[in-house]
Amino acid sequence: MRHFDLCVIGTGSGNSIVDERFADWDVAMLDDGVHFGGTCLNVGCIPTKMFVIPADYARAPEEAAPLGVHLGSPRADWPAIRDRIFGRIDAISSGGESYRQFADNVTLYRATGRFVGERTLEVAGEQITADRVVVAAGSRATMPSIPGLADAVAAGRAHTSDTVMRLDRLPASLAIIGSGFIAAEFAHVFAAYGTAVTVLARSGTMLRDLDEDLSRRATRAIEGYTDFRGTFSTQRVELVDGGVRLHGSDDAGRACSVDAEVVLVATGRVPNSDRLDAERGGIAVGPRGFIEVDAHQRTTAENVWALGDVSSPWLLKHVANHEARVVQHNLLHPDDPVESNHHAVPHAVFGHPQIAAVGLTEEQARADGRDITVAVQPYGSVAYGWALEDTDSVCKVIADRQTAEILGAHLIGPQAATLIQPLIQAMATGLDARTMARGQYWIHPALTEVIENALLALDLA
Ligand SMILES: Cc1cc2nc3c(=O)[nH]c(=O)nc-3n(C[C@H](O)[C@H](O)[C@H](O)COP(=O)(O)OP(=O)(O)OC[C@H]3O[C@@H](n4cnc5c(N)ncnc54)[C@H](O)[C@@H]3O)c2cc1C
Ligand SMILES: NC(=O)c1ccc[n+]([C@@H]2O[C@H](COP(=O)([O-])OP(=O)(O)OC[C@H]3O[C@@H](n4cnc5c(N)ncnc54)[C@H](O)[C@@H]3O)[C@@H](O)[C@H]2O)c1
Repeated sequence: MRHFDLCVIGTGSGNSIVDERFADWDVAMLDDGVHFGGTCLNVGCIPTKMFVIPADYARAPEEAAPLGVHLGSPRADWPAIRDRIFGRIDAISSGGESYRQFADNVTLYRATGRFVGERTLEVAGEQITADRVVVAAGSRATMPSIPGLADAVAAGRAHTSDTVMRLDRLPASLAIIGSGFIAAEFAHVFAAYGTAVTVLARSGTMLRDLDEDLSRRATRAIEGYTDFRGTFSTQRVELVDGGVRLHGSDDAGRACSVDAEVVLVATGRVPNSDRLDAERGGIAVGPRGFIEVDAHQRTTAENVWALGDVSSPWLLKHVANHEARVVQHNLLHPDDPVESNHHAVPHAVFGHPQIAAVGLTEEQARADGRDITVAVQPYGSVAYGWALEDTDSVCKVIADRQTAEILGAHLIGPQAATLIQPLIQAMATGLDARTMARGQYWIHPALTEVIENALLALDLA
């Protein structure tokens, strides 16, 4: 039985832990993914955003026309876009893999690891033990048990985000099951490239966990460029000539169906704790499958840490990165451990329009019973928004009326993911709304003036 100083399961955020400070540690690194480097690099944040940028360009004619610029009809060259993106990504992934394969202090196992005891794993037919274990095994896409769906997957007609970006050709039509993050981003990409997209939601809205105001606006926007079915519950998938037929029912129980060349299943992700036999390693797992960790990212098993999607309900890369830095510190400095900071965790949806949010929604703030003040500032109320001829985008800020503490911020519109950063910074550092608004210069006439004006519009005591 081989023994290591450290075993890291998962080469997404887990890979970043092992830097030059671990040069004299004997490290085992395990990953059973098709590509080395985890979700974000290979099938997540990075390729999706590389598909989003060309989609944003493809929308230029519709955005330029109201400004008096008439551009030609865009044509998305799917094979060229796909091959450019994966030409870069696959090279980074295989470069990272070779680096670990040839490192003197790392033994890379490209296989599934399963706990068989405390800090003892079975991998590739071998048992290994380690003084310390880091579980960074991520999450995977769910596949609902809808009759016929597995056949559609086998026939190459149904995909998850893992495979849809490598399609041979751009489908003429795409049905998306789900109305969350992945649905929003891929609806934008495929619709902008020229695919006829149908979005099958069950709850009546897009992105229902957002602040209700933003969720409503996002739904209205997506209705403008997809066939949005608000209450379509898929009950059966049938393979038909040239694609699939989704049989379902609406909220009144009426039968309905949708035909598409390809289906994208975007129904959420589940943590990979079950693929590890975590409990056999003495690691407690919560009811939704997330490994339980304390503020230091320690699991219930001694000298076993967990981070990222396998233990964090946020399912966001910036959270996984933060937790990986915490674990790295705590491995190197066991006598001076640090805690994770999950205050003011933001997220962004890179769809059309872009959305970004941090902190409480208006509904959550009201449910907390706080005395709040809310400002909804249209982009179109500031000079840059006039220049954009923007009529739909807003910045919403929620603050405590008495203390001026910023409790939440929600933006929908161009550059929302970038514009929100000063509000994230204010919440993270405790800068109040009044000081934020008047304690600094705001470049005129930049789009950030919409944030300044939202802060000034708050009805503070
Ligand atoms: C389409 C898509 C778009 C996304 N876009 C964004 C975005 O824009 N911004 C954002 O913040 N987040 C985004 N995310 C979420 C983000 O990708 C994840 O939160 C992040 O990658 C999780 O990192 P991780 O290190 O926890 O896990 P991962 O990167 O998933 O790494 C886990 C690795 O462990 C391996 N593994 C699992 N079990 C075992 C085992 N038993 N043995 C060996 N290996 C195992 C897996 O194969 C995998 O390679 C997106 C996700 C998807 C799917
Ligand atoms: N920009 C980003 O940060 C980004 C982008 C993509 C994904 N992600 C991460 O990946 C995770 C997964 O994304 P996602 O869009 O798959 O999940 P999600 O949780 O955002 O949305 C899942 C959707 O599927 C629906 N659904 C669930 N079960 C269903 C079923 N059986 N039939 C029909 N609909 C069903 C839900 O109602 C919801 O609309 C997200 O939680 C997010 O954290 C982040």
